[in-house]
Amino acid sequence: MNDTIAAVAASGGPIGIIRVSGAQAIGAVSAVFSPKNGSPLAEAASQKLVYGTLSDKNGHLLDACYAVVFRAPHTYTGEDMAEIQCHGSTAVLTAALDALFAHGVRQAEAGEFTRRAFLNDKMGLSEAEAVHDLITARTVEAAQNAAAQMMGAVGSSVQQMRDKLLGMVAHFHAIVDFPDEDIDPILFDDAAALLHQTTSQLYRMAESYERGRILREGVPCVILGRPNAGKSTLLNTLLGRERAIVTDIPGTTRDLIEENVKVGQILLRVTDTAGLRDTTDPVEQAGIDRAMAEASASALILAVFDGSKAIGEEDMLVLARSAGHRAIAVLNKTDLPQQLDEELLKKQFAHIVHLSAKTGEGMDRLLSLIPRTIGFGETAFDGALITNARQAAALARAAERCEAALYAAQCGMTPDAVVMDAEGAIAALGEITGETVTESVVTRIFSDFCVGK
Ligand SMILES: Nc1nc2c(c(=O)[nH]1)N(C=O)[C@@H](CNc1ccc(C(=O)N[C@@H](CCC(=O)O)C(=O)O)cc1)CN2
Ligand SMILES: Nc1nc2c(ncn2[C@@H]2O[C@H](COP(=O)(O)OP(=O)(O)OP(=O)(O)O)[C@@H](O)[C@H]2O)c(=O)[nH]1
Ligand SMILES: [Mg+2]
Repeated sequence: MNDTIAAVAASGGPIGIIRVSGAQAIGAVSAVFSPKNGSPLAEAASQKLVYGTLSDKNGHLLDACYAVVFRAPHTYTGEDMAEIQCHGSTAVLTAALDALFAHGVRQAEAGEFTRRAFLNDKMGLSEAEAVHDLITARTVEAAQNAAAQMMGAVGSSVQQMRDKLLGMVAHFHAIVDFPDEDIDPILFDDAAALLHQTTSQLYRMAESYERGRILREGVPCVILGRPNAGKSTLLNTLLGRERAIVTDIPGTTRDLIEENVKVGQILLRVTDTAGLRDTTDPVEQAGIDRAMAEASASALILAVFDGSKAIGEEDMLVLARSAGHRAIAVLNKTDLPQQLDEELLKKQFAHIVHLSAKTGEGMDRLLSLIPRTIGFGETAFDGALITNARQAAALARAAERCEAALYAAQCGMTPDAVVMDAEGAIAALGEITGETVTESVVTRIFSDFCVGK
């Protein structure tokens, strides 16, 4: 735990960063970095960039760059830290790391800096998990939600609920310890009120994960339809560029074409697919098999129909595949004379969008329908949406135990019954803040992080 760790924290750009944490951090970086101003880096002020030269493990010049020291305890990890901010090539960064390794520093493991920050009480577990979300955020909305959680949006409300439950349990313990005294009925009433309010807040938070997951991961969405229906044209129009090949030859698309597109506040992970039909061409069949499998894995199907043609056998494959799935019917080619009998589609689809993928007419309605269809209306990204499966599961468990405690309190059961369930809820909440989490869970959480974080 107290050894000194180092890792590349930024690379691949013009500037690279090596961060170092632990008792030897400042000494090790001082040993490989000579400030131009002549006074040793080890004596520099905390958080102030110092310009100088960086040497490799043989003392040869490697870079002219910055270094900075951060003195404990007011640092990210709570330990002494230092950084080298040098040029970003792998060559420079690797040689600089090697130089540090020659001074008693070892390579950091994935998430080890943030793990230390957690173990040194610099942040709670939900805040640490939000750091990871922020690094991997794919939309600005996801980043904003993660930033708010990194600043304690989840942790502090969970902490508050946990503290109130702890206070309540302490009261009940007092009674359990003095069984001869009469129990004040007000105590049960107060407990019931608290448990009622906490239960509904916990269920609300747990249920927000459904939308939070969409915020973090985006929505897998597949475009299905008969050959030539205009699927690839739709993909291109969604993206605003000619990504997929479009021709008037049925069977143009074979492989899956996956792209991301922002629709409203969400990331749509769209896949264009081979047109569905009976075929003897083994290559085309392989594409159709992939399209079918992709449909199973998607959260939304855009079922594209060619409005200029009557419904045919090939469309039946699309209807069958979309049945029971969250889907929007796209009646395409509205710029051409219409032949398709819409009544057939109305039986199966709650939403039918008239579209010309070619001209873009109707696109606005499709775009506004997509978030609503997947149950993601306008939302604030203030950290209230739970984006983490582990937290959601712990919240749901806490909610159930809290509800059981509420039932016990309302039925006037023995105080022990209330206490037992409330303590279960308290433990579940502690898993979110990190107060009652097992070492193996902590290890798993941080091993998902990148090296250097
Ligand atoms: N160069 C660089 N950029 C970086 C980081 C870094 O480590 N290095 N970060 C790393 O993740 C992020 C910034 N996060 C940080 C969070 C806390 C502290 C910190 O020192 N906290 C002290 C208080 C410092 C003060 O008040 O001035 C503390 O909590 O006690 C530093 C960075 C993003 N940018
Ligand atoms: N008039 C008109 N033509 C369209 C429209 N959308 C697509 N097309 C035309 O329909 C033909 C097929 O379009 P694609 O987008 O390649 O159709 P697809 O569904 O991807 O076809 P496959 O890849 O073969 O399954 C092309 O000639 C397109 O220009 C539309 O809205 N209006
Ligand atoms: Mg196509």
